[in-house]
Amino acid sequence: MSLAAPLRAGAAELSVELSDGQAQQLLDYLGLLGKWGKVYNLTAVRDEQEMLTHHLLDSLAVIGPLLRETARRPARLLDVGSGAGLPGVVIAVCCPDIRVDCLDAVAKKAAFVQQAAVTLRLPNLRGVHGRIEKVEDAYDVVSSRAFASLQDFVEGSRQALAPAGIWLAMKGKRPDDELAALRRDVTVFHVEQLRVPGLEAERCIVWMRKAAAGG
Ligand SMILES: C[S@@+](CC[C@H](N)C(=O)[O-])C[C@H]1O[C@@H](n2cnc3c(N)ncnc32)[C@H](O)[C@@H]1O
Repeated sequence: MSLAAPLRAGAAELSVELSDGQAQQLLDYLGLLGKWGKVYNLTAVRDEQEMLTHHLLDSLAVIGPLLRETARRPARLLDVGSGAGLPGVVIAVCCPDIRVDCLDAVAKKAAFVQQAAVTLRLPNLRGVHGRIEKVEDAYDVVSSRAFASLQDFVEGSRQALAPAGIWLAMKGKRPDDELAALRRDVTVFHVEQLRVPGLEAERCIVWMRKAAAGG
């Protein structure tokens, strides 16, 4: 079955405008995931339809909120523990003004994303091999999905976030325990509920920034 129609329908439901070229890039990315996912053990999800909802549409759900928070201005984003490039690759496809670095501690995963950047012709995407604790660049947005607890995520990536930058943590159900465990040097400014087309599970984004000194 062609995945083009359900992708279009899902994007429309999320109010994400996709050009024909972007829709094709997303489908080609799914193709790469399907082809190399098993060889490199990139993702546990193997069925194409499931990859569409669990990976593509799940990641597409953050595009509108991200464009709102960056006010559609050019930005640099670091996707931490990006694995096969989720959500980083989807962000790079949908937001050409955002330069996306997908970071992973496993070399073959970073290499897969780098190859995807070449194959999909995405000049704003890079696959970077390394550990977050060692990153020295400063990014406007630091994102993660299925990476770590909120406290471990912000603690590990604090030095990689520009002073006025924001953290975007993709989570399932509102993580009340993790929110309560956050230290006071972090401000949660929004817990945003998401609805992912075709996915019954609860999803949310936890938006955070560095707390003002003394806060
Ligand atoms: C569960 S996977 C999630 C992958 C992807 N974000 C997704 O949603 O499918 C977590 C990833 O984090 C990477 N990772 C773990 N610790 C890391 C660290 N300290 N720095 C960078 N990447 C790390 C792992 O190699 C793994 O690929």
